[in-house]
Amino acid sequence: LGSMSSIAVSYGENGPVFCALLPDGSHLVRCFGTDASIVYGAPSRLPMLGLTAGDSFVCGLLLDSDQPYCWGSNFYVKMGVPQPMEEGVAYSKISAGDHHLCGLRKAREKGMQGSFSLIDCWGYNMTASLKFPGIVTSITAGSLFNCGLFVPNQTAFCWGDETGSVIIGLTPKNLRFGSISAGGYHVCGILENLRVYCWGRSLAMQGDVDLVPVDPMLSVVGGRFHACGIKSVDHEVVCWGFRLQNSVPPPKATKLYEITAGDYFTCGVLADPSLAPLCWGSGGPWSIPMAASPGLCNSNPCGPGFFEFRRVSSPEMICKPVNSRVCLPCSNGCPEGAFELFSCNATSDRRCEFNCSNCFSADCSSACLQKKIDTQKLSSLQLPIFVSELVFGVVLVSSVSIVACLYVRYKLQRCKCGATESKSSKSRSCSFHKELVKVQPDLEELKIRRAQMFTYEDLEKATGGFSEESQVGKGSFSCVFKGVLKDGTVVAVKRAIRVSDMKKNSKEFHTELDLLSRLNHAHLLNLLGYCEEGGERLLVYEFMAHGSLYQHLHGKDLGLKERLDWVRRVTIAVQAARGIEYLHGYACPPVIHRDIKSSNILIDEEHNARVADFGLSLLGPVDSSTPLSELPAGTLGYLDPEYYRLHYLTTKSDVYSFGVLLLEILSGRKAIDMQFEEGNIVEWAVPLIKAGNIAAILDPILKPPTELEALKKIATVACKCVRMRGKDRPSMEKVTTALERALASLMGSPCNDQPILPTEVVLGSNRLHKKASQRSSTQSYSENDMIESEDQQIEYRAPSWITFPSVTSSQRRKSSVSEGDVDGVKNSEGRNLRCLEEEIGPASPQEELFLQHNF
Ligand SMILES: Nc1ncnc2c1ncn2[C@@H]1O[C@H](COP(=O)(O)OP(=O)(O)OP(=O)(O)O)[C@@H](O)[C@H]1O
Repeated sequence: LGSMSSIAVSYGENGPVFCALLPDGSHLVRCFGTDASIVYGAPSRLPMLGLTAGDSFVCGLLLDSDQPYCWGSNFYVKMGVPQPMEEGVAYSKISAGDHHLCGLRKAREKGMQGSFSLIDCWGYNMTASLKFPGIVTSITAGSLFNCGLFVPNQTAFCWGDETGSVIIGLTPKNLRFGSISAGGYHVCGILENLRVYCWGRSLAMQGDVDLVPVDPMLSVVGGRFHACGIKSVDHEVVCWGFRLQNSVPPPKATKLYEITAGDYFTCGVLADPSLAPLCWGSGGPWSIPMAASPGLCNSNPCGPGFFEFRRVSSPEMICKPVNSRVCLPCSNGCPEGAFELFSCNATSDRRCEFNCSNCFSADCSSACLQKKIDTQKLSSLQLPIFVSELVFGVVLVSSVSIVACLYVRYKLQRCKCGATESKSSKSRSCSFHKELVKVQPDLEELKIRRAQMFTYEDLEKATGGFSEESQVGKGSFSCVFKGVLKDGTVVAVKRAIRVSDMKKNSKEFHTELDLLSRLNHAHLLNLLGYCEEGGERLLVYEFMAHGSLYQHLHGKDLGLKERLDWVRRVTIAVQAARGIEYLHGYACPPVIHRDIKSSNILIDEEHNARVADFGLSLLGPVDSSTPLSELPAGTLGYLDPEYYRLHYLTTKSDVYSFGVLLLEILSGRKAIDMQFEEGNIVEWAVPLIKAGNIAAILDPILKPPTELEALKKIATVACKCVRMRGKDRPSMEKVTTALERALASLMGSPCNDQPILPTEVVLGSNRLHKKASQRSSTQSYSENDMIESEDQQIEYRAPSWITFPSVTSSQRRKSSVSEGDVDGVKNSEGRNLRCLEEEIGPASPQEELFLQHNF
């Protein structure tokens, strides 16, 4: 609601969110709140000029292109840049109502003639391009309407839905406004004499109603049925209109620079060096750990009555475009009993001070008392501050030196993977083992449950001194060796490469160690043990006799590829899908693998697939204050574009990678293979599959099966997995079911609905055990499904022994359970009654068009 600002708040059924531009010159946006689609969907790398928000969405005006860019989950305002009304237009202002967005075209843009202004709107009942006779300087949006201000006469005009608010009929024709701001069903504006004038319906509502204040105001904003303004005399905030019971009152004796309103709450930026946001009212996010820009960047010099804001505590400029600045309105007058110490000038607001020797008012007494306390505090704190600064300095210098010494010693070690790592190097690493222990997390803390601890010597012996002959593979951060333990167990030993980025290496090692020791599924690679000595980090796994799926599909040995017939390929796909499904749905908390690819699907002695390599897996955000801190990681060609571009990470990112894997299995092509004209497997295969030309994508090395229909179904599933938007992709549960059925039909099962489950693939997961046994029983499908959905609920509710900070894990969980998943759970009862094509329906033509446009 309201006008474009440096801060915006969204509201709606997913909860409130506060978004702000950072005050560091980056123009980047950060959001905090409970609506995961806004918090995680916020573009972390797109600089913006201003923000506006509505019901479950936020939009920003892109700094580089002057186009709006929206994100969130509003049905009518889609994610991305809205479809342009005309090619090449640019916008100077945007404003969002409940379910719509409007943009004021920049003057001198194409299509602007004479003294007309063009405003484009998108969303519920609003999509149109409108022409207004006159120059419009600003726009603001209410629930279902919009208003603007004409120059030079400063009169307001409104358009949109009249029924709810009577805004258009009540708009004052002769009043001149400095600025206006719309709320749910009303508009308030600041007149030339700084008094506020409001019109519309909501402020006349019955209930707890405050009258419009008479104080001169600098700015005003509107909520659903209330309005707030910043008083010109002291920058303090005052609110009026309807208040929900038990809502937090506006802050007292607190100066604010900028305010913005959601439906029943309002937020502002503190007028102190912290620039911290502050919210009041009902339901808002109250604790917002960031600094927010106090206003919009302006390319014109600050006019009379404004001062240029400069951040004293920080050298960074707030505005990136050259010669642009944040202009804030000067305060007006001084409180009673105070005198003007400095008047408002180009770079600072006017300052008032009370004459403490001659106090008459309560304000004066409290201000003078505060001043006295501050002075006393300062002098009494000076000595302890000096002493603690000294101590802190000494401690800091010594700890930095110790860490630097350790780091240099570590760097001096050889960065090598092979066997030639000499004993001396090992003993050297072990010699500072004790020192390292001090700075590394205690392994006990990692709650390792099952994995056995090995000594370096054990593993060195097992692998023949990490000999070249025993090396079976190499990844980005590790080399893998085949080894035989003392008891004869054949193992794979993964030895972390001793790289300079020890921190990253260590993080990946501990992630994998921590995860694998918690997970248990027949199609996940089992961790047997680990070793961490000095700089050495080793993981011990079951040995997978047939290597990776990548080696089979793309290795030099063509015979391997040929032997991987259609049934084997689809069985591997089903098994890998089950492993991932377990990670998403049954591991508690859910795990996002983040690096699903053919080299991470390993094949054991019985040709069963195991999902491996949890080095990049995520359980939840690293810390609640940086929900987007995880930069996209993974492997090119498999990386979910939504995650890559927007850092929006959910279980659907794995679904995307799995879709690429399915295409790889069907076609025998690599995810990215530049020897072909179209090197990207998704770009190449999806149009062919959509055109019904399945034969064109099948691996030419194998004869097409008689049951071509089964492969067609898998290809269709793959297409759905690689959809641009995560929420349009099926969940892994649905993918698994689809693949099971395709496998059944490929194997010539008489009943297509009855999945054939090779016995070895149902080990390891209770749910899968139950599912298989239930399906083989004489129960009807609907009964089975009810039991299955009960199983799911029970497993979801099962207590987890892993505890995470509740806010962050629930946020991550919320973000992971996207619409598709939720639907899947809701509809699970009737699921088998419909065929899969219905279950995973295509995106609507509208959405497809939108996606084509936006990506
Ligand atoms: N348990 C195992 N048994 C047999 N071979 C294995 C095992 N684990 C890994 N390998 C082999 O070692 C290779 C390297 O594995 P690793 O997990 O280190 O890296 P990656 O997944 O291929 O690459 P990256 O680390 O860059 O993602 C695998 O592709 C596989 O061929």
